[in-house]
Amino acid sequence: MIRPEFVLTPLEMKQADAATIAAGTPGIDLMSRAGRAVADVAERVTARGGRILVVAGPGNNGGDGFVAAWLLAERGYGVSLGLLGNRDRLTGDAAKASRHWTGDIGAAEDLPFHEADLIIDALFGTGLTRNLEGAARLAVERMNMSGQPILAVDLPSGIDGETGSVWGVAVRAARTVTFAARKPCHLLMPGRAHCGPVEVADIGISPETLAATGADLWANQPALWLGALPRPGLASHKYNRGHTLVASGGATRTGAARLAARAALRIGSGLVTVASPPEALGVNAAHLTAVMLRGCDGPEGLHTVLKDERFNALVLGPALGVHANTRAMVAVAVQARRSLVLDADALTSFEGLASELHQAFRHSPTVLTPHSGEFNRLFSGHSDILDPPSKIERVRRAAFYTGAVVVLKGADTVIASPDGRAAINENGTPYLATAGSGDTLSGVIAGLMAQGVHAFEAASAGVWIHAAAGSSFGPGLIAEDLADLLPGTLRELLK
Ligand SMILES: NC(=O)C1=CN([C@@H]2O[C@H](COP(=O)(O)OP(=O)(O)OC[C@H]3O[C@@H](n4cnc5c(N)ncnc54)[C@H](O)[C@@H]3O)[C@@H](O)[C@H]2O)[C@@H](O)CC1
Ligand SMILES: Nc1ncnc2c1ncn2[C@@H]1O[C@H](COP(=O)(O)OP(=O)(O)O)[C@@H](O)[C@H]1O
Ligand SMILES: [K+]
Repeated sequence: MIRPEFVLTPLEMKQADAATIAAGTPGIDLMSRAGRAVADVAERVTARGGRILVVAGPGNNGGDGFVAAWLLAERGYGVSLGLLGNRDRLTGDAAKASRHWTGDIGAAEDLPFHEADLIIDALFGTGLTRNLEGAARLAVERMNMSGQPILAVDLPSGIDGETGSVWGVAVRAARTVTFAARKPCHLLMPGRAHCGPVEVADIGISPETLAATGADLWANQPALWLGALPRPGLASHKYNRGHTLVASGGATRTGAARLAARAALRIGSGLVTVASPPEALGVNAAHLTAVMLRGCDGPEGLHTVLKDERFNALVLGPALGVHANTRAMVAVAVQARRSLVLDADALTSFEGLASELHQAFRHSPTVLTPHSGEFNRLFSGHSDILDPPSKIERVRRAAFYTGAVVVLKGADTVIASPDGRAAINENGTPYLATAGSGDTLSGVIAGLMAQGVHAFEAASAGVWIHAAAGSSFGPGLIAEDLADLLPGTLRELLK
C-alpha cells in the first residue's frame, strides 16, 4: 500500500530536522546529503565539464549550495560560486559547509549568468521572511533574465515556503530539488508555477519522524482515499448504492442541475433524481433519461421530498438562484440530516450572512465547494477566515467555522476538514475552467457521499477524479464531456 504523501510546513520541517539531529544525525550530515542530492540532479541535467554557477545565500540554503559547488567541481564541472553577503557572516552548518569550497567567491549578483549551462539557486529556502531588495533582488532578476536553466535548492528563492506567495520577486526555476517532503509552496500557486518539476530527495529523515511532527496536510493523491472508494459487491443493488437528489433552478436555469445529476450517476450513485420546480418539469423531462425527475416547489417541496429516507445525498446550489428561498432550502436539508453538497448560489445566498452557517453542519456530512469569488463573498466581514496569508489556513478556518468540509476550488484546489486534515490538489488542467465544470464536481462529490464515502474522502477523491477526467480530455473540454470521462478515470483507479 502506497503511503499518502505528507506535505510539511517549513516549521514542521524544522521540527523533523531537529528531531533527526537530536536522534544522533549531525546537522552537517543532513546538509551534506542535501547538497549531494542537488549535485546529483545538476550532474544528470548538465553535460560533463559544463559551466555551473552556484548562487549562495547567507543561511542554510546557501550551505547546501556550498556542498553542491565543491562536489560538482570535484566531478569535473567548471563551477563558480557567488555569495550574498560576507563569508565571515556565515554561521553554524553553513559556515562548516563553506570551508570545503576552496575556489573564489564572487558577489551573488555579479556572476556571469549568461555563460552558465546551469544556475543553482541556493539563495534562500524556507527561512525567507521579508521582501527581496538590493543585491538579493538583483541576483534573482539577473538569474531570471539570463534565460539559462535554473535548479532551485529546496524552493525557488523569493517564494514563501508556507504560502507559495512571492516576496517581491522570485526565481523561475526549470526544476527544484527539495528534501524529505514537499512543502506547501511546491503545490500552491503561484509558487508551484515557479518550481518546475519537483524532486524530493531522501536526506535520512524517516517517514515516522515526518509523521511525528503532527503534519495533517497531504498532496491529494489516490493513496489518500483509494481505500474509501466504493466498489459494488456481488450482491449490490441500486438501492444500496445511494440515491442522490439534485435541486434544479427555474425553467431557464436547469442545465447546471442536470450536469451535477449526470455526474452523480456516472460516479456510481445507484439512483439520481432531479428535484425540479413545477415550471421547469417540462424542460427537465425533455433532457433526462436514466436520471429521474420529481416536482419540488421550494423549501416546503424539499421538506416533503425528503420524507423519503432513501434520498441520502443532496446537491443544492447550481443555478438555484440567489435568494431567501435558497437559504430556506439549505435549512431544510440541514434539518433532514442528509449528506449535502452546497455549491454556487447556495453559497452566494449567504453573502454577508455566514454567521447563520456557524457550526451549522456539524451534525451531518456536508461539503461546501466555493471558488475564490464565492468564498470571499460568503465570508465577507470574517477577517479571521479571509486574512491568513496561507490558503490552507483560510480553508481550514472556514471548515472549523461551519463544521463542513470546505473545497476552495482553483488551479490549486484545497480541501479541508473541520478536524484539521487538509489536502492540496495538483492534477487539474486549466481546461477545467469552463462553464458548468464546478456543477459537475458537486455531483461527483454528492454521488460518492450517497455511496457512503465520508465527506473529506468524498471531497478529496471527487476533486482528484474530476481533475483527472478533465486532464484526460484537454483542449476543447466542455462541462458536458466531464461525466462521460468519469468511467475511464474510475476504471484506471479501481483496476
Ligand atoms: N538542518 C536543517 O535545518 C537543514 C536545512 N536545510 C536547508 O536550510 C534551508 C533553511 O535554512 P535557513 O533557515 O538558514 O534559511 P535560508 O537559508 O532560507 O535563509 C535565511 C537567511 O537569509 C536571510 N534573509 C532572509 N530574508 C532575507 C531577505 N529578504 N534579504 C536578505 N537576506 C534575507 C536571513 O537573515 C538568514 O540569514 C532550507 O531551505 C534547506 O535548503 C538543508 O541543509 C537540510 C538540513
Ligand atoms: N487553472 C485551473 N487549473 C485547474 N483547474 C481549474 C483551473 N481553473 C478552474 N479549475 C477547476 O474548474 C472548476 C471550475 O468550477 P467553477 O468555477 O465552480 O465553475 P462553474 O461555476 O462554471 O461550474 C473547479 O473544479 C476548479 O478547480
Ligand atoms: K533556493
